[in-house]
Amino acid sequence: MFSEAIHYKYLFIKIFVYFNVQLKLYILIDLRLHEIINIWSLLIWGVFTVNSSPATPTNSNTVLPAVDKFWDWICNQGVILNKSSAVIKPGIVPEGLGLIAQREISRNEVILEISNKFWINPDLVASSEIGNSPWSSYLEILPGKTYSTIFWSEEELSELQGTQLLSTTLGVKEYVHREFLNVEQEVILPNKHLFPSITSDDFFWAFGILRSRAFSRLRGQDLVLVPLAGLINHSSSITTENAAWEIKGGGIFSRDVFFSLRTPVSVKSGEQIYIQYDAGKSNAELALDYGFVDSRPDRNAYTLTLGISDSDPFLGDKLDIAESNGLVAMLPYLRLVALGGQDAFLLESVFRNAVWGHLELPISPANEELLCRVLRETCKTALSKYATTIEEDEKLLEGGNLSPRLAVALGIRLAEKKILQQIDEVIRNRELELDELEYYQERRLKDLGLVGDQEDIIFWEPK
Ligand SMILES: C[S@@+](CC[C@H](N)C(=O)[O-])C[C@H]1O[C@@H](n2cnc3c(N)ncnc32)[C@H](O)[C@@H]1O
Repeated sequence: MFSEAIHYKYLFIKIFVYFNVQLKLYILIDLRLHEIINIWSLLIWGVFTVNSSPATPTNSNTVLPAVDKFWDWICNQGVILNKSSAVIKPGIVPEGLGLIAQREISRNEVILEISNKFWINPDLVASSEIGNSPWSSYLEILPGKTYSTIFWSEEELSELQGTQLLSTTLGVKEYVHREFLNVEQEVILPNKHLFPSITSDDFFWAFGILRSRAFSRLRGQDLVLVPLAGLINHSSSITTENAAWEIKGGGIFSRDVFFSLRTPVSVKSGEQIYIQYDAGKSNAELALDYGFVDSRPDRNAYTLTLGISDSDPFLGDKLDIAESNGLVAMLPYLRLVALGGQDAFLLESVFRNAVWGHLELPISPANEELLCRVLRETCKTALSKYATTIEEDEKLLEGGNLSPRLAVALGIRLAEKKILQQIDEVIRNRELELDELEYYQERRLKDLGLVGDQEDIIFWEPK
């Protein structure tokens, strides 16, 4: 019975992988490759260990005792070695719970170090019993819902009409629901005695908690929840790019590994400590994972997906070239996609090693013109899908008094539209310069020394 329980819990962890393979053929207009989303829904374990769906703490009267209990657990278990000299303490803040400085802390000072004995990771889940857990006081302070767009109502989601965030959110919801149905069929229903009351809502809760609280890419780990450290909130005023946390230890003489968190700026006693969450995440990703957006404009992004048509006679060659060049640069890729007619000779195998280099510069007027037209049409189509205009959104913003979710929706849709408009403008200007650009044939003639000083082509008269 015991080993059976472990087996099924492990299965849960294994089953929840969200892997966006399509990303391979995505070209990002801001040239920032978005992280492939790889989610292990480890925390479904939390649903079992607290033995019921978690309650949503709504006011400080209900939250405070739970936070006090959690803090006692942290100190009694030795998660923090010395309670009286602790640099931080959990507290209630505008973002929910957060970490409060207990004394003045200087920039880059370590505020906590937590041994891997206290991390919640797949190993811990696999080796623990379903039911009561030493971690239950941590699980009890987790909110019953996160602010992620996956928990928005239909009416709230309608504010995201036309946005990429809306399609991502619906895709993720569908994915989580489908996974739940699989797990329900394969694990929950055949083992009702172990999992009497796991619902789709519980599953979504686990997914939302992991997306908003797990640290990823820890050394040798997939996703890990670190009690206490997971209470740190984000601030857009923290601009340092360096990660505020690192893994220490695990050397020859010590098997213990620590999660170490620093404050990126100095903090006065009683103030909240903030970090910057993953600088590589766009605002849409922040909204999906955490339910807020950052005011910094470099968080705004739009992903243009320009694939190679199935009916393209050069599909195989183009895919081959694109894949072997990693797809990081946008213009060479677009020139490749648009390659055809008289330029198709560049796809021949003798050019295979050099073709990417050629694609970095304009190939021919026809190729460059097609590329511009496709990009502008893509922008126009995308812009026509939003329910509101930039001006209408700006007016709403000026009016203020927005609910937090409407503010997120407005921030996302306004930024997406502005990016699309900017791309369209840049390409329109490029279209005006097409006659002045230098193309492949001219470069080739120059390389061969066949162009004179006045840019005139030199012909030899055969003797
Ligand atoms: C890692 S948890 C931090 C602890 C969290 N405040 C709590 O009460 O459990 C991340 C969540 O905190 C909240 N949060 C963090 N930074 C925020 C910010 N700058 N604005 C709004 N909410 C924030 C969001 O709900 C986010 O999903």
